Amino acid sequence: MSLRAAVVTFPGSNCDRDMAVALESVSGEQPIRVWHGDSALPDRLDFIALPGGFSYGDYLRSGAMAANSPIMREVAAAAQRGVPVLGVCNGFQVLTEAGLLPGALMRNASQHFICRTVDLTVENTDSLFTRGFEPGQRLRIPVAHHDGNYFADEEMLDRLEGEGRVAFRYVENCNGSRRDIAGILNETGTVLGMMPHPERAVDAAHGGTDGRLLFENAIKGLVHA
Ligand SMILES: NC(=O)CC[C@H](N)C(=O)O
Repeated sequence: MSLRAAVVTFPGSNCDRDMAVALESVSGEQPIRVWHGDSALPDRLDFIALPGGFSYGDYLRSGAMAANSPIMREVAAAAQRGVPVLGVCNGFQVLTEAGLLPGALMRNASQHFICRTVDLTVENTDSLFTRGFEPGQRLRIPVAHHDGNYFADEEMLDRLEGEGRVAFRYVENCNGSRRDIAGILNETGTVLGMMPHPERAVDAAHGGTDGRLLFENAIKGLVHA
C-alpha cells in the first residue's frame, strides 16, 4: 500500500513539518516536500496538503501572496483533475485567496490571536475527508490564528449549507465566523479548507488524536497497492 502525498511549503509556513509527520504517521509513507517556487508538482500525486503558517509574512492579506505563487497554478490544475487537497489554517486562507474555495478568512472578531483547543462538530459525512465520521460527532482540535473569521455572503452561506459543504462547525464560535463555520468543501468534496489543525492532534502526546481520524479517513480511500 502506498500514498503519494505532497506538502507544499511557502516562505513563512511553519506547520509543514507537522503536516508531513502526520501524513507519514498515518500512511507509513514520507510525503514529498514541494517548494512555492516550483513550477511543477510531482506526477501521480494522490494527495496535496497546504500547511499552516504565515506565508510571505501574512503581508497584504493572509494567503494572498501564496495564492499567486507558481506552485498554486499547479495545485489548482491538480484540484481540477480531482486530486484531493487539504488546506489547514494558512492553507485554508491560501485556498480561498486562490479561488479554490469560496469566501474569505477575516481578522478574528476579538482582534486577538487565538491559540487553544476547540470543540468542533462534524457536519458532512459524505466527503473523502469526512466519511468515516458520524453526523454531529464532536472533535477536539487545536486552533492558532488571527485571521480565522470565515466570511461569505448570505447567498453563498445558504448554498454551502444546502449543498452539504460545511464540513465542520465550532461548538463555541471563537473567531466570529459566519454560521460557526470551521471548515468547508469544494463542490466535488475533494478540496477541504479548515482553520483547526488536525496535524496537531495525531498522537496521544498532543493531548488528543481526533485529528488523526481525518487523515485516516482521507487516506483509507486513497492508498493503492
Ligand atoms: N497557524 C496558522 O496557519 C496561522 C494562519 C494565519 N497566518 C493567521 O494567523 O491567521
